[in-house]
Amino acid sequence: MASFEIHGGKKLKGEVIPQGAKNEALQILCGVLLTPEKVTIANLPDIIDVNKLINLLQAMGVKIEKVEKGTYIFQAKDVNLDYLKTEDFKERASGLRGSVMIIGPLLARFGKAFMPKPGGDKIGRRRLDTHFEGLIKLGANFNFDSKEHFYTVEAKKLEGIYIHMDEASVTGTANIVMAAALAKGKTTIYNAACEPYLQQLCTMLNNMGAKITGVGSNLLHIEGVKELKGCYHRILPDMIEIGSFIGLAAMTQSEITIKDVGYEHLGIIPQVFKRLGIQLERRGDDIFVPAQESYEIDTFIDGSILTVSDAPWPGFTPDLLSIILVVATQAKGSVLVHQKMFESRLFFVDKLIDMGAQIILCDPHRATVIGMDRKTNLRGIQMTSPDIRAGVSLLIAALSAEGKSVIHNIEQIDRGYQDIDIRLNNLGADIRRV
Ligand SMILES: CC(=O)N[C@H]1[C@@H](OP(=O)(O)OP(=O)(O)OC[C@H]2O[C@@H](n3ccc(=O)[nH]c3=O)[C@H](O)[C@@H]2O)O[C@H](CO)[C@@H](O)[C@@H]1O
Ligand SMILES: C=C(OP(=O)(O)O)C(=O)O
Repeated sequence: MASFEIHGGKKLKGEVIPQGAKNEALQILCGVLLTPEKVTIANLPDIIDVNKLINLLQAMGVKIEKVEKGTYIFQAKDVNLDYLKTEDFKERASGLRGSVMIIGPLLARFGKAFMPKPGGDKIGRRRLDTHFEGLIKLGANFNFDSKEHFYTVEAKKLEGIYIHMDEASVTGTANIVMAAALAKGKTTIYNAACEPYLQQLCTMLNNMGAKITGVGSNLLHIEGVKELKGCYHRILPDMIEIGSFIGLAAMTQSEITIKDVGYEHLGIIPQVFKRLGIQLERRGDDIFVPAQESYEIDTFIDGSILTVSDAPWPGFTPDLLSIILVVATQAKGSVLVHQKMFESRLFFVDKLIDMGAQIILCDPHRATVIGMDRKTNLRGIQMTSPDIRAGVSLLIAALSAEGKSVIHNIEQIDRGYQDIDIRLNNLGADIRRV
């Protein structure tokens, strides 16, 4: 288990380029299974989760060629279906959450798919019902081996149908869209997730010959086609990393320019950081965050305490709430952070409280942060990163804190943030990997 040793209290300065988006990359990589032709993907981030999925695809028989850093050609001509029953498959597929999206493409193209309990963050219950309910509606037979925690779906053919998803699951929508793209006839998906990465997946599928309309809305129409062909696809900048950099700049009083952010895909994210009082300026496709002495949290119009909560897109992404929470600890004013989707994602606040932050964990979903307006600095401590976004939040806290902090279990951070120590050290941070 590797750790970061951080000497905090340094102001950072400079430009940073966001990596390609982790959660888009995971969808797009699964999509290569839909065609025997070559698919070129650019701007893939070099992070643990993406590399695990690339290795899984390779173990399944997908031919992979690296063109240059971040660009790979994938060809799923000969997929080894027998491999899907092996222990090696179970081990690799359960190593990340994103692998769950191989189910839709495998079912559509080969008539069967298997999945062990997927990995990913331990942030509460993460059910897959929505995925399988959709696939069953398309005509799949479903089996769950509860002893082995192993899911199986099989179908001789899939047929388009109307599906009203019980929740706007991101990976669930991706699975159902990919299966429906090769089903016979028309599928309608209502209450579909519609975040930018799903829009990107639909765009990629359309470039492969799929017929998907309604992209960007929660009502998707998919006219099934017989086969899909190869394409070129470029991954968007990672909006969660961009939000993390905005939070980092504010918290450490740093002047940072985040380059080429793909601003039009950021939705409500800049607005939410602005409500915390953080100044940020759009400069072309860059975001400039000036060094700020202090920032004051807005209230609601009637003067009551602001709430920041998550919601399916176009609402605020749950993956940035931990960052909002940590940044609020040094703001002027108070905010209620309400994590509606996941029930175990706020427990990391204990560590922030140990560092001196003023937070009341009201219940597993809600925490009230009373900003300290820099009257007192956080102090460095030893801590362990419980999940990817908490990990980065703790890193931000440590960079702003007085003295030395040590964060253990940084694999959690590395699974989603490429060379984060090197990139932040280039801006003047003092992070050592030990
Ligand atoms: C690999 C990947 O892409 N992971 C992302 C994906 O996970 P993932 O696709 O697993 O998450 P889902 O969208 O399925 O749902 C996340 C959680 O939110 C709940 N839920 C979801 C929709 C809804 O309308 N109401 C509701 O309460 C679900 O019950 C679940 O507990 O989307 C999540 C929600 O944006 C992100 O946190 C994850 O980073
Ligand atoms: C929860 C996340 O990832 P995963 O779904 O891969 O666990 C995340 O990216 O914040």
